[in-house]
Amino acid sequence: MVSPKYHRVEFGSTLVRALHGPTTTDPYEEHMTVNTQPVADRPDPRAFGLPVVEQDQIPDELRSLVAGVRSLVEAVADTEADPATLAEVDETVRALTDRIATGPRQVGTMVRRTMADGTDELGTITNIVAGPTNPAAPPLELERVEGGVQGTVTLSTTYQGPPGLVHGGWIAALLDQAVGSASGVETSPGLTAKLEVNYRNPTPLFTPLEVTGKVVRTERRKVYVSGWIRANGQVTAEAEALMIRVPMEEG
Ligand SMILES: CCCCCCCCCC(=O)SCCNC(=O)CCNC(=O)[C@H](O)C(C)(C)COP(=O)(O)OP(=O)(O)OC[C@H]1O[C@@H](n2cnc3c(N)ncnc32)[C@H](O)[C@@H]1OP(=O)(O)O
Repeated sequence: MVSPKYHRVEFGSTLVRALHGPTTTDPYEEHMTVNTQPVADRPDPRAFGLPVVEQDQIPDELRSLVAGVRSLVEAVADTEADPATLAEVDETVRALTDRIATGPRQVGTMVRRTMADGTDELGTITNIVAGPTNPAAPPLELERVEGGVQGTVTLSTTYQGPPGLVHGGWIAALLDQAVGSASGVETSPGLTAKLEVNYRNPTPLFTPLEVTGKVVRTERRKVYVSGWIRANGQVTAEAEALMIRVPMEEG
């Protein structure tokens, strides 16, 4: 059985089993350890009730729609159109919403993404930072680098906090994703227990942001990870995170 505490997590043991699968071995040795077991070799989350969509099963039409809606959101956020035009567009958008509202996907639906180096990563398909079907996600696509992951993203005014700058909460969200993904690919999936963000310089909108997460050390289920956001080569924010790997079944 998994730790009873994990029943606080939505889907409780189902999520744990989906991420890790049943096992009779304890991977959390008393020494520093890295789990290099590829995601592809892990049990299929479908066996535990969580659907898995392969990234290439997402129709091009849906990817295009997601990008279009993202543009729509940006246009709405910044529009100064006249009220008559706004009313007309509002009506059209509502009609379109009714047309595609086929009922929600199952909460917890996963997508399996293959990084450029061949590393497979499972994440929720609507993940707010990286989910490929979520128009509210920037999205941030991370690739494997030595010790972790890295990706580049450019944010528009829908991520604005102070004038011309990225909202601090979103900076934390980008870093959380990077440290979580780094921990997931370098060890095994877990949850963020602690995330300390140091905002060193303003993070600009409309500028490519390099987002990095790297595992520093692993101690039993604890994974210590560092993260950085850089704009024009300058660190704008850095993070120190503690990820707790989801416990395996004990048998
Ligand atoms: C996979 C694909 C990539 C996806 C990337 C996604 C990135 C996004 C990541 C997130 O946003 S996660 C969502 C935000 N985080 C949460 O919702 C977590 C909420 N907290 C919890 O569910 C639990 O508190 C937690 C899982 C973090 C820990 O609970 P456990 O019951 O599993 O831990 P336990 O009490 O058994 O402690 C295990 C070890 O961790 C340590 N620990 C646990 N929580 C800690 C904490 N908060 N601070 C410091 N140490 C902590 C604890 O002391 C102990 O250390 P030792 O091994 O040395 O004894």
